[in-house]
Amino acid sequence: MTVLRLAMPTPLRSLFDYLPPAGIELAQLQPGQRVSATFGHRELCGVLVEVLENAAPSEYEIKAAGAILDTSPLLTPGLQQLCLWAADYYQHPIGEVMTAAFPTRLRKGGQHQSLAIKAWQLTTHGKGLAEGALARSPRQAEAIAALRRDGPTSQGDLAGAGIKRPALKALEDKALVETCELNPVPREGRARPGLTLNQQQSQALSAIAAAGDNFTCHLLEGVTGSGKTEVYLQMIAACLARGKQALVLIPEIGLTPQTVARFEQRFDAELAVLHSGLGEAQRNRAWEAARTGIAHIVIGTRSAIFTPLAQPGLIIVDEEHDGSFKQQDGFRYSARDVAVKRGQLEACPVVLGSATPSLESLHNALQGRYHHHRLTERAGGSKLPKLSILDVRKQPLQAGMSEGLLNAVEDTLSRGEQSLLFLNRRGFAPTLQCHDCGWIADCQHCDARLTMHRRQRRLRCHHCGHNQPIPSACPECRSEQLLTLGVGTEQAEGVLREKFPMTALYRVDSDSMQGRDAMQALVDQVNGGEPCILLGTQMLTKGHHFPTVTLVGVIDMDALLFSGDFRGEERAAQLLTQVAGRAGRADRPGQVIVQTHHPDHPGLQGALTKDFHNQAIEILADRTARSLPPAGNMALLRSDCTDAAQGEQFLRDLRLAAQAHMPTGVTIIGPLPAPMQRRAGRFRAQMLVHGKGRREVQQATRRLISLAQQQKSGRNLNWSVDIDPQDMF
Ligand SMILES: Nc1ncnc2c1ncn2[C@@H]1O[C@H](COP(=O)(O)OP(=O)(O)OP(=O)(O)O)[C@@H](O)[C@H]1O
Ligand SMILES: [Zn+2]
Repeated sequence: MTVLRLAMPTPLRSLFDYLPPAGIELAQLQPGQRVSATFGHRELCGVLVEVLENAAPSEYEIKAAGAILDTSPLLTPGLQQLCLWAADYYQHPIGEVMTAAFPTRLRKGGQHQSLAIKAWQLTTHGKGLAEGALARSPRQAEAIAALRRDGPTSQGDLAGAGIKRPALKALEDKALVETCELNPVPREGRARPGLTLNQQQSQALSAIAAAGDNFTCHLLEGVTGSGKTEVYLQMIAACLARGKQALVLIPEIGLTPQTVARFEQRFDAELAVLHSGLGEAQRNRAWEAARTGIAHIVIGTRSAIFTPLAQPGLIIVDEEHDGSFKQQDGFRYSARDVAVKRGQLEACPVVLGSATPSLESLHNALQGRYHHHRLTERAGGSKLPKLSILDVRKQPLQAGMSEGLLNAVEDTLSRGEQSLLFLNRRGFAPTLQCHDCGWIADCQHCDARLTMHRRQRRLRCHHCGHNQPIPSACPECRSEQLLTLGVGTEQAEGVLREKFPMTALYRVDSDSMQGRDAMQALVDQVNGGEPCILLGTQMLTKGHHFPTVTLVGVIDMDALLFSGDFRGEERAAQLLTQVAGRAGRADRPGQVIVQTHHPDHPGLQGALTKDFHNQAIEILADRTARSLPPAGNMALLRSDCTDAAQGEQFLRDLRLAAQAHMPTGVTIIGPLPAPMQRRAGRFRAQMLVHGKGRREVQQATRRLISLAQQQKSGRNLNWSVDIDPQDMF
């Protein structure tokens, strides 16, 4: 008998067998089609993974599927394989992985809409119409003549030629014309001329071009402003010339409107842009354009890595070190790592680019697994900025800023230039405390303090979203002596406005940058070139090109220096390099001032004496010595539930049950409470699987998952698996 093996959108880690729907022939079935089927008591939309033609009869009753929803598969074979791989590698339920590859509407079983446009054509009767038959209706005669001349024509084109709907409607009533659909014809994508590349850029370009239509993986490590984007643009031009599509992943589209604009300017081609801000119809259209090959270039954030492509020819991951490429909940995948696998499965080159590559990618490049191309100088002749440390110990500070820093801002402004001040904390102050009794405003749902937002007059939890009014007196002792501790962007903004009342000041954080076009408006204003001050969080560090910024100030470096995570040092070096890299990108030289209470901190001294590459090599040596990623491998099992003890007990039971079957070389650490144990009212615990070899860690994790599925203590709690975890929180 014939059995359909379906991936169903359920949290169960298996495929499910169904009989073909009644009346369906074998020839109509193809993997990648969506199929509706009853699951439990619900009708779900699954994806056909395999057709088993001569399956042995099962001892269980197999139900028939409801309907085949697509006449041909919507997922390309390459993408189906990619999903299967990802479900296996990340040990995540296959149904959830497969359905993640579709836009929401299709995921829910909605009808597939093609890009075909509504058009009109002559009916047989219309074709046979005698000349002069419509002499008394000149508009209708004109419409007939146009359709006779041009064949089926879109409604838009007809309207453009002055042929209006009423004439067409009248002809339709006479059965002389009828509506039809026109599929868009892929046009040729072209690049406009680019810049003349320097030697390092052209070496990188030709090495990647030499790969042609084969899988190779390249790390393009180029200092900030070295012209990596120019290399991408020219690689894409070559890809389009081969008649192939390029997929470009970038961290956050809303934050870097300039990137998309640069692509639009360079190419005379169809661009499909995919990001979370799109409406459903726009998303469907972009997805469909990518899938059918109408779009030459697909630009998107993390989830765009699962967009089907008709003719994949190149995959680029820009700012490949960026944390946003890792999905932190549900299906926890790394879009960067999935991109490399996709290149392998679909035989196309993959380019990972960054000024501050992740140690994972650097390790692969140094081991010879990736081709390594370095751009060590800024393009266009500007120099990398000079870094200096400002020791703020014993110095008076205003909203965290020393006199030295404020003077430097003033000097910069008086030269007609712009300053960028980086403070990675939004709100007014991260802590509110009672001066008389020591009470601290904590979140009632999390192990976290509430951040004071003065303008909104609220205390907010940045972890669960809880918020409440700012109390006028201490809830414990009724004292009115409430003090804020620490500084956020809102507070620094106040001081800067007072100091520089005549200067434009832009605060850039997730509170101030609401709405889709906020960042674009900011970029336009800043690039007007007037002297100004930019003050903001991480949002300001990502890939922006502000040519008139010459001073970068890091207000609180100490917040970056001390981190409990083993990746803390790497992240601090990346962030500092990226923010510093915003200075002096055009003809005027840049300087970077880093405020700290710990001027001798090795991480900071490293940044002064070495470039990111050499710092990274040192950090890598340390990781290797400790068998930490990328030299070792990790998986994290997490539990969360409303009872603190229950989660830990579940993990402990699991560990006990698994102990005897662990592959050699794998250690289990924990269970331990998560660094933030209580979040949004739930208690979180975790257990780390650590080992040198990837295969052993995978195997151990697989074992733990299968035990977890049987474990009684796991029934009333949530547990999840994170392969290659990025954050230990
Ligand atoms: N070959 C070249 N000749 C002249 N100017 C160039 C060349 N390549 C790039 N540039 C210019 O140098 C500037 C920085 O380039 P680009 O933004 O591509 O750098 P990047 O490496 O992507 O930067 P970052 O990683 O800091 O975001 C841009 O203004 C770009 O137009
Ligand atoms: Zn909270």
